[in-house]
Amino acid sequence: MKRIGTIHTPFTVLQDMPIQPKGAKEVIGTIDLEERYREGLDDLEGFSHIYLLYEFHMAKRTALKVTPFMDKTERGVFATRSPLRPNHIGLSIVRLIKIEGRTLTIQGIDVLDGTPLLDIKPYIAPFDEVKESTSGWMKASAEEVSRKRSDDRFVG
Ligand SMILES: C[S@@+](CC[C@H](N)C(=O)[O-])C[C@H]1O[C@@H](n2cnc3c(N)ncnc32)[C@H](O)[C@@H]1O
Repeated sequence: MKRIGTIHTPFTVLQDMPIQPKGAKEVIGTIDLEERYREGLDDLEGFSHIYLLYEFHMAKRTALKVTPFMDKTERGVFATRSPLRPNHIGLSIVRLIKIEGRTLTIQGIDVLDGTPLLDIKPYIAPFDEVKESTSGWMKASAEEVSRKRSDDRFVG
């Protein structure tokens, strides 16, 4: 696995930032794709949303049980979006605003400035949309998630 680019956002510390794209609706960021991957952006324009896979590069440890931001109970890490997973891989669906050369402007990004990007995939509703789903322990409303800000529980 290697970095294909870098995600730039207004967030310079891990605390007090959005915990999901829902809480970062108005947040504009950019992706600086490495030049050698530029041709891979061909045909991406026209997709309103993209998946970003990235490395939680400031996560310094793994924990198999974590207390998620939206809960007070410890949960298995694979039942959460915590950064402390064995491979420190994060996932966000963001709006694609424009592509200029190897720079992508995106909206709704919930990661720290300087986060290493591992992959980009188009969001394709006919493939990806799930009409009926359940969310296990996660009972918070979209509104509660969008208001929640991170703290230092996963730092260090
Ligand atoms: C709960 S995770 C969810 C991220 C992503 N939407 C997901 O579901 O994989 C978001 C939190 O991870 C932390 N975070 C963001 N960028 C990070 C990075 N580069 N390294 C370590 N932690 C990061 C911040 O505390 C942020 O609030």
